[in-house]
Amino acid sequence: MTSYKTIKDVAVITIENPPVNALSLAVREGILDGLSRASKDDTVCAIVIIGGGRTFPAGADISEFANGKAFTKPLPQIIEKIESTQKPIVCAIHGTAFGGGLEVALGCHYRIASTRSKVGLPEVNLGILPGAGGTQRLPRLIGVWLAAEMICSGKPIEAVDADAKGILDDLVEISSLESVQTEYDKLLDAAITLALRVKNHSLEGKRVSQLKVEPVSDFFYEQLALQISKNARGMNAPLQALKAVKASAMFPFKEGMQREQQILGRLFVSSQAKALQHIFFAERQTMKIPGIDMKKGVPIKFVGVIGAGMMGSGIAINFIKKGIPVVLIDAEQEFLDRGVKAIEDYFKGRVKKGKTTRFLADRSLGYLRPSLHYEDLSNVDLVIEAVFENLDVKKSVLKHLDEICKPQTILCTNTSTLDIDQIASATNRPDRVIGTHFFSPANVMRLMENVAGSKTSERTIASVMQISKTISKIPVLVGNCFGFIGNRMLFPYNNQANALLQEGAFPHDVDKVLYDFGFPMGLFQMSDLAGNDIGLHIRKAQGIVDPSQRDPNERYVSTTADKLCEMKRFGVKSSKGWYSYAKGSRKGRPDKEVMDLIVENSKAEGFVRRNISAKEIEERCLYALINEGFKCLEEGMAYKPGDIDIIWIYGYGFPPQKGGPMHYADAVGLKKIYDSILQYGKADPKTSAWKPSKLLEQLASSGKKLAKYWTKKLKAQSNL
Ligand SMILES: CC/C=C/CC(=O)SCCNC(=O)CCNC(=O)[C@H](O)C(C)(C)COP(=O)(O)OP(=O)(O)OC[C@H]1O[C@@H](n2cnc3c(N)ncnc32)[C@H](O)[C@@H]1OP(=O)(O)O
Repeated sequence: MTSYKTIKDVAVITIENPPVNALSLAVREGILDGLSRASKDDTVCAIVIIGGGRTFPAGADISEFANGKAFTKPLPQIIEKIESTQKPIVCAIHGTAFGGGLEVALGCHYRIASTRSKVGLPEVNLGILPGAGGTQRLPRLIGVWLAAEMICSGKPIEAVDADAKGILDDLVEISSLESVQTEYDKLLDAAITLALRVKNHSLEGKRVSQLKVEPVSDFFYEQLALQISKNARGMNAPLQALKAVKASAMFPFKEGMQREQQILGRLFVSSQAKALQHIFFAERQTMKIPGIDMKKGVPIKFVGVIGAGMMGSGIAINFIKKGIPVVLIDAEQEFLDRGVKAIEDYFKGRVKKGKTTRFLADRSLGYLRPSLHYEDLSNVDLVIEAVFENLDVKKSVLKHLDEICKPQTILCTNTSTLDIDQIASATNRPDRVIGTHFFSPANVMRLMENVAGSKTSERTIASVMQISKTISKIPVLVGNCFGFIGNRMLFPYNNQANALLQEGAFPHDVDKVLYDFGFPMGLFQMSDLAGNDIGLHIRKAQGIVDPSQRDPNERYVSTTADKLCEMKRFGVKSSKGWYSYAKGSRKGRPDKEVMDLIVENSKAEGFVRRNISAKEIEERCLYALINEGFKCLEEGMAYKPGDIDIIWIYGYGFPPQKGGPMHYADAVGLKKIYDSILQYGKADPKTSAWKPSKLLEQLASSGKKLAKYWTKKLKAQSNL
């Protein structure tokens, strides 16, 4: 896990724990061993610590948090040992020196870094704080103000910025074209040169823990706390981290460390830390699908997009940003021009905000090839249609593509509800047809539901999952059912919200509960933002808007929603929806006209309105959602509970500190949820959402947790 060598009387400790050199117990032991050898060897005049492969350690080993290994030879002790060593220690950073990695660097006497590297303390994203002295050393090195900002936001910074802030002693210039090996060689060279230069220098002033912290006024802490409460609403760790930073300015180092450790101890066992660490791993597990070998994917170098509307142009942006040429097709010159302009405006905006340079923006735009002719798609490797959400329209587009594109081209359909098998049946290559459900705005939202039809091949799945990663999306493979996973689960959740209106609640009552739970906005606000006509369109496609076509045994909850559309209350875009909006504003106000309509409809539909508690609103919306998630798992439409959690966090704003609906279900207790579902079902037998999932029933009665049960199940499957 570490190697030791001497170069020109400098001991070099190289951390070798690929892929990210996480500071596991074996690495910590290796560092201790290296320090001891170097200290005892009289020929060694200085020490360099460097990461092998692509990076300096990207942090403590997160997998050791759950099994308790993190507490054996804990990192703070190792860093104390590094700092107190009598020979100068130079730390050489490349890649990502995150968390414990940066804390190790702060324990060293000198720090140099490749200009390509990044440093950061992202622990708050895992529900904890930099618990190896980071909250005490960083303020001593760069001041409370800058340190608090880095620690409480968890955002990494570029090496150049870190140098300007005073974290680094020097930068090693590495161009973007140089290989990782060249970067490593140059960095090591520079570190050894620096080590030899300072070998006889006093370490006075080089031990960060001995530096003084300039105190700042309480006003600063109050302002930052306010900002954190707004930007990281509902998250405990950032505010707790701020307390630890404050301690650095109030107490001597040793006492500050004690405060840091006390706060860390509390955060470490918190439900938020468990939830956020679950998400960290779940996000990385989405590419691991039983039976799919991701190496079988074919490279995608040339892409086509059909439809230059908001969705199509957003999709195209993802590819051209990564240097992948895109032919963007629309039937009408006017629509095509509008799409191209939207793309140009997007890049202009990025330049204006300083997020990219004019040069890079122009380079990306150079990859865009607008066209009115399908024939220009003859050579693309993959094409995504983003036309109107209608089965016949999509089938005819795919049929046409099948005739024009080369036989190997993968045909993707960007649908949010339609049947992939039916769309694929319009082609002679159903094995090369797949759903790619982008979320709107497609250039912003990171989630992609990739939908496998019954004939979609392993190669197609692997290719699409990989290209999704290349364009920086979080791809989740899902099965082919109505609404796939995200929208399928949204229906019962949304149904409950509407049912609550019938029974006595108003939109702002439901929305407040969901906002307080941690969603960025409630369901009715979301519907107003997306456009209430979308829901109507889906209900029409389901054939349930016309009362004569409805199943008499299923409760219909959307009468008010339908009427809103009749009244042209489509939402924010028409300044009126569930709420009313001042021109240009997205902040809705409760509207008497809507409230009267809701009361009137309740009466007409035979409901006696009553006061509904926040607890009931929360349970009914969330338990209906969770029950559907269990059904997706038992039907094999979702491959892992974590996949569902990722979809809901990245696609629908489920609060990450609650870990996603399936993690949350385990935290609440499956028996409690199951029993509540039975009760709500008894009171409302005409709502099929209250029919409990068999899997939920089985786990609730056996007292098992979903996460454990599923991990075991997957292990058993992979051993078959
Ligand atoms: C005493 C307590 C103090 C704790 C302080 C800490 O250090 S907490 C940890 C702080 N560090 C982080 O939060 C960094 C987490 N990692 C990342 O942000 C990213 O992994 C990366 C370093 C930017 C690299 O991103 P990239 O996209 O290139 O790779 P992946 O994210 O896919 O990761 C590759 C595999 O490595 C695993 N992994 C990454 N970081 C850690 C880690 N700190 N501990 C354990 N494992 C880690 C990741 O799970 C991937 O594994 P796979 O098995 O390949 O899925």
